[in-house]
Amino acid sequence: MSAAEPQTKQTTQLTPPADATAPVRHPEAPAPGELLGAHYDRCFGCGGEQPHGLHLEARAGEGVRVSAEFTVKEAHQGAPGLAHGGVLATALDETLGSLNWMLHAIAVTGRLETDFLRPVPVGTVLHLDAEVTAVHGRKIYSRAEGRIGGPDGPVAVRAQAVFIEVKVEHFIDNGRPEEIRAAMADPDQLRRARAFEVNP
Ligand SMILES: CCCCCCCC/C=C\CCCCCCCC(=O)SCCNC(=O)CCNC(=O)[C@H](O)C(C)(C)COP(=O)(O)OP(=O)(O)OC[C@H]1O[C@@H](n2cnc3c(N)ncnc32)[C@H](O)[C@@H]1OP(=O)(O)O
Repeated sequence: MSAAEPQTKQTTQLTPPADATAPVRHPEAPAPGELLGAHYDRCFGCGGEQPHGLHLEARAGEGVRVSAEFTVKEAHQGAPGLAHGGVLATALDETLGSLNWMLHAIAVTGRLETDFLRPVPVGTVLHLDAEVTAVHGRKIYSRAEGRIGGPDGPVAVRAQAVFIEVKVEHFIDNGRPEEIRAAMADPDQLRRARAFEVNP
């Protein structure tokens, strides 16, 4: 970034403002323990139909929380035998994104800050936990962590994020037309999009 480039106010905005409110679990949110499934079956993070993807599986938690598991595979390496940091950030991003199911809101990542605390070898199961901490207008504040060696093992990665609520038109207006056409022709996809959009 050049010195002349203006700093946007977003660069420091991971802390909720004083008038932010506590998140509210949607009354029709999936029950704790329920598998959330993919929000889009071609998604790089969670899609079962995406051969190159992470195939991350998330489950509803209590309150506005989710848990997820991701197994680091050979295709996810950065250094020999170790997970690529960007892939780990993707796993955190996807887990945080799946909090949408608990709020029945469609939100996209605005800001994601990641700490990498321990190397994560190929073959590791990353145990992820995420929660919404606050809501302010369209801004959804959240945090996540990923543990290795079991759900109670040491924290290897963690993140803080701000997601921004959007309408379904965000995707329809911006996505490549061929994928949008296919998604709109798929009744299951439309049902999932509606389930996210309807607020109490
Ligand atoms: C039937 C067909 C369709 C099917 C649909 C399928 C359903 C899918 C369901 C669920 C999908 C979930 C997918 C999860 C996947 C995992 C998560 C990802 O990886 S998402 C991809 C990466 N993220 C992006 O691509 C965002 C790109 N950015 C944008 O598009 C815009 O910048 C956007 C929408 C984020 C904001 O733009 P604005 O014009 O709408 O809104 P402004 O006015 O700029 O911001 C609103 C508020 O948010 C704050 N804000 C905006 N950006 C921020 C930032 N980076 N950090 C902090 N705050 C930010 C602003 O300061 C403002 O706050 P103040 O209301 O003034 O208090």
